[in-house]
Amino acid sequence: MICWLPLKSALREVRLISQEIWSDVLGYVRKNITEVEYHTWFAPVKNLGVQDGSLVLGVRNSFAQEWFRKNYLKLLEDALRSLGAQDPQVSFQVLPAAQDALLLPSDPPPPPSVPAPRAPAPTFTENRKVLNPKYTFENFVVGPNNNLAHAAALAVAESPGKAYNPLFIYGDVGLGKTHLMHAVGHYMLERFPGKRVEYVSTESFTNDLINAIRDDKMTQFRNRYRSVDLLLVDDIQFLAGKERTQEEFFHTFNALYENHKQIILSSDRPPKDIQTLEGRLRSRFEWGLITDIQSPEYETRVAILKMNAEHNRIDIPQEVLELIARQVTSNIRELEGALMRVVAFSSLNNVPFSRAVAAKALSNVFAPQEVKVEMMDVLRQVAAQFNMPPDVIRGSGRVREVVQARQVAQYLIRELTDHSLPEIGQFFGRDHSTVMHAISKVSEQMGKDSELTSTVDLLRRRMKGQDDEDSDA
Ligand SMILES: Nc1ncnc2c1ncn2[C@@H]1O[C@H](COP(=O)(O)OP(=O)(O)OP(=O)(O)O)[C@@H](O)[C@H]1O
Repeated sequence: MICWLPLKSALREVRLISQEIWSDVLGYVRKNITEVEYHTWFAPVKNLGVQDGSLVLGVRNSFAQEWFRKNYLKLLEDALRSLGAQDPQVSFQVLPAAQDALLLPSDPPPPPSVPAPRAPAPTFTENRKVLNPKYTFENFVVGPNNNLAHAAALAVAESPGKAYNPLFIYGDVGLGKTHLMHAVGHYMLERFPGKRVEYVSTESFTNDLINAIRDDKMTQFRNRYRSVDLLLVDDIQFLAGKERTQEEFFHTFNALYENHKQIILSSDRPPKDIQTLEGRLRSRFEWGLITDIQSPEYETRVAILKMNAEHNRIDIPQEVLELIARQVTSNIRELEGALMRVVAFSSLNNVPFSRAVAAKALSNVFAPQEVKVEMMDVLRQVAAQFNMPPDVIRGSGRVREVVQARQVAQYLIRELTDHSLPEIGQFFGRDHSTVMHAISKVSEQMGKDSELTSTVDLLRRRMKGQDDEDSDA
């Protein structure tokens, strides 16, 4: 019988396992089965996210569900293990849209010889226009690394065709160039819904041109690109060496410019460094404003992670975000990927967020980092374990459970950090003799109370990132 998990709640957690993790799982799977098997079985699978530590995959029908359980469960578990899941769990769910699929559980498997057809190459009528809804000004964190580009984009959005034309934004990969371009597009469409905004990568522009020449549709091509109010062209450095595309782009540029239509270009380098770019194009690119985006500094990285976590409704402690921000320094796309990796890791292993968990989740991808335990880490973990808010533990309450949690926290802080007794005392608003008393009290109780001993052990392992040995986690 098919077990229908509440799809809505599964979908709510979709964000918890990023596409990046799912792509890694697929990458692993692909290396271990034939291409035909891969296309037949894995290409149609939907990643529904993580629920209660289990990766939920949507399959087309009950037959596929059975087939996966029998044939691919172990492979998927191995894939997750290779990504750091200690006790990987995978479940399969039949997608409602395929509920009435014709295959019955007793049907033979579909012939494995036909790989899924590749999607046809997009034509110039359908391959863009879609702005990423996430790439708005509201979702853009402004820092010293990007404030000029941001201000210029905002000025252009407010007075298109007038402020700076063209606006040329350059910077390394994954630093927000595309985001800013789309933000201008959204802004303009919100204020003037009738305006035409086109976003296109240079590669798509080139392909459109090739298709238009091949299909004898140059007039449509020109009408399309020359009738827009805002043209956003990404990765313009790829014009280098493409003479015919440069020629066509030159005319597109002129037509728009003369009609006071706004053009925004992005590139990984300034116009002067784009080799084999015709002089007349280069000089046009320099007519407006050239602005760059640099790698974000630490505070901006933390702010970006915080915003991302809030958007995805992930409740993750600040110190974990700080650890990620220290680990990933140059590229915001990677920074976002790292956050999702940590979220997926803790959800797959069913362990609460901590700096140690985050360091472990990232250790496969980034150089491992020595995690220094902080007092706040210990307090949070103790609070989670004793099921009470950190502030209560630090407060003045004298209820027995609270006092015990407080003493355990002080005991572990003394053991796992370099802080002195007065410093620990200060953290708890008490003096050093209280901390000394707490430490000897916990040591003494541990001799008699095995439950307390195993709780302290468990917390100690978590702090040190050794929770894989922890069977109760
Ligand atoms: N300042 C920022 N605030 C919030 N998110 C940002 C910021 N800058 C970049 N991002 C996010 O980082 C990711 C990468 O950004 P984007 O795709 O715009 O980079 P890019 O510079 O265009 O990279 P590429 O050169 O590879 O195309 C996106 O998810 C984007 O939303």
